Amino acid sequence: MTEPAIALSLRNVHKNFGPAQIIRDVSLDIPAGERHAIIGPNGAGKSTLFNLISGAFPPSSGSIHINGIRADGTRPFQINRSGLSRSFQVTNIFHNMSVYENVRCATLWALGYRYVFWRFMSGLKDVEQRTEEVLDLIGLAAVRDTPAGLLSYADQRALEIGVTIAGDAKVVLLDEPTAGMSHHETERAVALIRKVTEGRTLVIVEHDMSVVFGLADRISVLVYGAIIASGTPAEIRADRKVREAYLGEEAA
Ligand SMILES: Nc1ncnc2c1ncn2[C@@H]1O[C@H](COP(=O)(O)OP(=O)(O)OP(=O)(O)O)[C@@H](O)[C@H]1O
Repeated sequence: MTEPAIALSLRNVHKNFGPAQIIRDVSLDIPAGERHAIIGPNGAGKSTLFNLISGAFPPSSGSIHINGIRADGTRPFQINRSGLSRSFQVTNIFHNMSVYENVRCATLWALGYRYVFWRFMSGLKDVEQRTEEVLDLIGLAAVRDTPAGLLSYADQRALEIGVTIAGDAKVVLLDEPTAGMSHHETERAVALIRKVTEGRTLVIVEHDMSVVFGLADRISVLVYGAIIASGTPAEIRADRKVREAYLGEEAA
């Protein structure tokens, strides 16, 4: 049997801010199609790791490959073009624009239509089609004309996921997609994430352990900027170092 391709590969990645070592020698291979969660205590460096992968800033040393292409040292939009898209902890949608316009705008950007005046764009069939697909996928077609700012918080997060996957990226990074949600909203969000990442590679940072253990094929545990364990949910649950450092007895 052939090994699955590696969608995301980090080799000996370090990130220092001044004298502070925030990411310490992280190496990680995530196969294509895997759902991978990164967990760890507050301040462990999870968002920093996301920022390195998505090109917000370069690593101090080490290398990052996305779909086999060297990504460190390139700009976020170039990384986006190599097939990686990310969401942010704080919602990143345009509140005054309708749900439809938010998705359409993300689709336009992702399909390469840039700096073209809005009113000239009505005839772009590929954009229309992808926008409709995404609206259906995220279950917001019925509220397409609603300004995004008037949606419930959970629907805003669903819209954000739609905006993230509008360009059909094969590698999707989601930063705390269920933060601030009720139990019911979280269940809905997990079902949505499962659906929209079908056939893609997902890397998710998440604090809710029921989400992590329910969704992830593999989990990496980051503590003080270093990965102390990587494995299946069962392996992570059974790992003594992880229990001591992070999960506590509740996960035992
Ligand atoms: N641009 C920056 N300059 C200096 N220090 C930073 C910068 N970004 C992050 N840090 C520091 O890096 C450390 C890790 O922060 P980071 O936000 O990556 O952690 P986290 O694991 O995502 O935390 P949380 O779970 O609370 O979101 C923190 O001590 C933070 O203060």
